[in-house]
Amino acid sequence: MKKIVKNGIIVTASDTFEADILIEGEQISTIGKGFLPSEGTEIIDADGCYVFPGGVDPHTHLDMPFGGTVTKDDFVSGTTAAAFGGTTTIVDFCLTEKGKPLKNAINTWHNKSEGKAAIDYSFHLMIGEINEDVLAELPSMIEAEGITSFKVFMAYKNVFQADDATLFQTLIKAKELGALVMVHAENGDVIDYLTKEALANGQTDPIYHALTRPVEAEGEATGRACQLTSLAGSQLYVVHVSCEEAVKQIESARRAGADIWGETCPQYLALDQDELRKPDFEGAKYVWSPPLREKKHQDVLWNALRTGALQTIGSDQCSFDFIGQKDLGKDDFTKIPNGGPMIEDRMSILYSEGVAEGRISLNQFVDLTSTRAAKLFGLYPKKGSISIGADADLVIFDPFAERVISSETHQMKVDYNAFEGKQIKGVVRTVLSKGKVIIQDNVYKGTEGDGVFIKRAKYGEELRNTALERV
Ligand SMILES: NC(=O)NCCC(=O)O
Ligand SMILES: [Zn+2]
Ligand SMILES: [Zn+2]
Repeated sequence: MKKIVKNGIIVTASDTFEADILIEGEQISTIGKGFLPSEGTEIIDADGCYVFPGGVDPHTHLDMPFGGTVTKDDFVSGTTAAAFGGTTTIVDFCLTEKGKPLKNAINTWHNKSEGKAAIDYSFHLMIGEINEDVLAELPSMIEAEGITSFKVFMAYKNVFQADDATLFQTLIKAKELGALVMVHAENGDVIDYLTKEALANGQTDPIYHALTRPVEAEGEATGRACQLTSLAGSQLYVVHVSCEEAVKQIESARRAGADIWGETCPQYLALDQDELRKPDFEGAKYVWSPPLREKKHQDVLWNALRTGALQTIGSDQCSFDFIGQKDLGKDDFTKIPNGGPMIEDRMSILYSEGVAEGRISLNQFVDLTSTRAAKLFGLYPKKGSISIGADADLVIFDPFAERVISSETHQMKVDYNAFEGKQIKGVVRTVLSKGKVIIQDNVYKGTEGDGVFIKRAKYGEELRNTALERV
């Protein structure tokens, strides 16, 4: 079945132009003007709208056990919500357990996701330790499983935290195998000391989550990860950068020629630390790690996105209900499950606060929310691109319409939205995933299991649809 997306303004990471898109099956077959539709061709009118490549969210935690509970949104609700927001591919974090084969973890994540997702997905693999067994298994993660990014936590002491030797060896191995190493960069030991001290002083409210995770702890860990990357001659991606201290480290490492990339998230761009001071334990809704920062850091992050010091926007989707999950930490902020819902509004916040407010250009918006992540994580040009042979993952976006964010209307299962009541400029009209309309005017038209697991290319390599490879 053929489809033509007509009359829209196509926006890619580099260009903005008026053209129509011919879709044959799951892929874009031609981009141009004046197509004569053959009988049965479906016309999708994008008049007055932008046409973006579907969003690529490089940072999600769906159906993930954490903090004594499990994230509220799973691969059904999480990927459906992502689609409503214009995201058509996610890369989720697969947690591993020390002493157990990596393959077990991969199987667990396949069982959580197979047949459930609304959009295509892949996994990053957490590395918690390096030993003979892990080293022996890593090549098959790349070659057989198509998992070409490894994640090391420098925080969450006694839970996920790995030591510097583990990070360094992961960097060396990743360089050899063609993988990108990701870090959660906060100094977990310092945070552990500060949290124990706060609790001993009776400081149990949500705001102490932020006050015990200072910017210096993020800046130090980011700098350390950058130095270890340079020493290993490897490549690094710093997730959820929240503050000036971390941006400076990434910027200076990049200026020195290091292969280092940085991501920030909508929450750090548009919310600040005062949210954690809300009464009646409401502050718990805003507990992320790294924490929300003082407002002045928002300008630094926007500048970093505009100037290229940071290159991607992840949602860090990790949702927990306010009632029944966040309240595990009612008397002790260290027991509040860390994270929040963001998969659905990631692109909306970036468009409304970024493009509509004149902070970033339209093309930068596409690069930040889609194309760059696709390139870094071995999905491009199958994903993140409007080009011949790419998957027909498209978002038809009305820049003049407005909407209000609310947990009453959002698609995520979680019982609150961190942006409750926020007026947003720009509305997703239609979303196509692999040529199929899955969202039309806020109605889900897809089917559970439309989304499949994507084996990704190695770091620095491209992923093309096989039909094009044959040409
Ligand atoms: N960020 C956060 O608070 N929760 C999700 C887990 C992580 O990314 O550290
Ligand atoms: Zn993290
Ligand atoms: Zn995360």
